[in-house]
Amino acid sequence: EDLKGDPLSKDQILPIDDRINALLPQSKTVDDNVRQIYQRLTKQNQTFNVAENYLMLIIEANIATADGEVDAAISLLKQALALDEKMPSKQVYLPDFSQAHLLLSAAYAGQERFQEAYDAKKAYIDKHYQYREHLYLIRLAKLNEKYETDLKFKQNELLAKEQDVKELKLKDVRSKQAMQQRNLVVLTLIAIIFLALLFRQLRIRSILKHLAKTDSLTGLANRRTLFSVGERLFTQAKNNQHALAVMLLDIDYFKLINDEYGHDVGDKVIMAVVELGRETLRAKDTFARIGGEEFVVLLPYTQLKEAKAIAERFREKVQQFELEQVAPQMAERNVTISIGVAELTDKINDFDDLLHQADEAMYQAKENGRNQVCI
Ligand SMILES: Nc1nc2c(ncn2[C@@H]2O[C@H](COP(=O)(O)OP(=O)(O)OP(=O)(O)O)[C@@H](O)[C@H]2O)c(=O)[nH]1
Repeated sequence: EDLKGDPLSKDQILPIDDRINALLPQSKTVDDNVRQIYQRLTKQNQTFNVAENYLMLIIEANIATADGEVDAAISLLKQALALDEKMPSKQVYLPDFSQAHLLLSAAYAGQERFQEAYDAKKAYIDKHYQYREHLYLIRLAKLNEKYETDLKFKQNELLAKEQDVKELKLKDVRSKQAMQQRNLVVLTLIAIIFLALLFRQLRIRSILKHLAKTDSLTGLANRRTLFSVGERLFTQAKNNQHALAVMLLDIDYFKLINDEYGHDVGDKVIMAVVELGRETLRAKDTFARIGGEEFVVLLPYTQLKEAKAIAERFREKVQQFELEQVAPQMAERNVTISIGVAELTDKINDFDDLLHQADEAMYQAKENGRNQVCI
């Protein structure tokens, strides 16, 4: 079997007829059956190949030996061995064929031709040794082939595994990148939301701050802001010997407007007066609402004379204002204001004092018939 698939030789093993293969071992003990089969097979001699003829000669030698014709047997075995040259080289090593030497050796030994028996045995051993060596090489070659195949298979498996590992690593890197991007998006969103909330909070705080400082109807500074700004300006003016004037003004007969036209119209009149004040006053002045229709103006770096002139302009503007713009039903009416003006002097000790002075002047204006400026 090993020789059939011999990768070391290109020679083909010659096929052997099954009947010859079966008869060869039987011919060791010759009986009638062996003889009959042998006789039948000799009739087909022409069709046998060299290997089949080889074995037929061995079988015939066995029959001759059984018949006591040792010389004939020796001659037949020599004929068989002479066919070695025509045989595929590896096939002659096969035990079926090499046994011709053993049989020959036994025949010589029977005739006490020991040297020839020895030579024949030696030839057998040499052939058998070559046969074993050849088999060994064949098995080695097959093992090598199997090893190479296994190695290739394992290498392929390894490559496939490496590819898998690479793909897994790539997947891992991709999923990490995706996760990082997701985290970045989430963090950015959180930061945006946080900043939006912060800005909203800051805006609300600034609105609340503004509301806390201002009057809701007119948007002017409220009483609290007036006092805080007023006290600061007062201290600065006092310390630095700057001029500081204060105006306190009140809308005349405002109750009548409210009673006659309603509170809403009254509010509109208040806003109209405030607007006229804004037009008249300077950027550095602080205009505040301290009561329903009562206002205070702080005029820094302003002497009494200049303050009175400004108050006068304000009063005139209010007097000339056409109330029709506020409410059509007031077309025939007009509104006036009374203003008291005071300035910081050595006798005045605090902001309350200064305000009180302006209040007294305003009271004087009311007393004098309203729609006028008093100092
Ligand atoms: N429409 C409106 N009226 C207010 C507001 N605050 C106070 N008032 C009203 O303003 C009026 C003030 O009237 P008084 O203080 O008696 O004085 P007056 O009628 O203006 O008369 P004189 O000041 O003496 O000229 C009252 O009727 C208050 O109800 C407000 O915010 N809006």
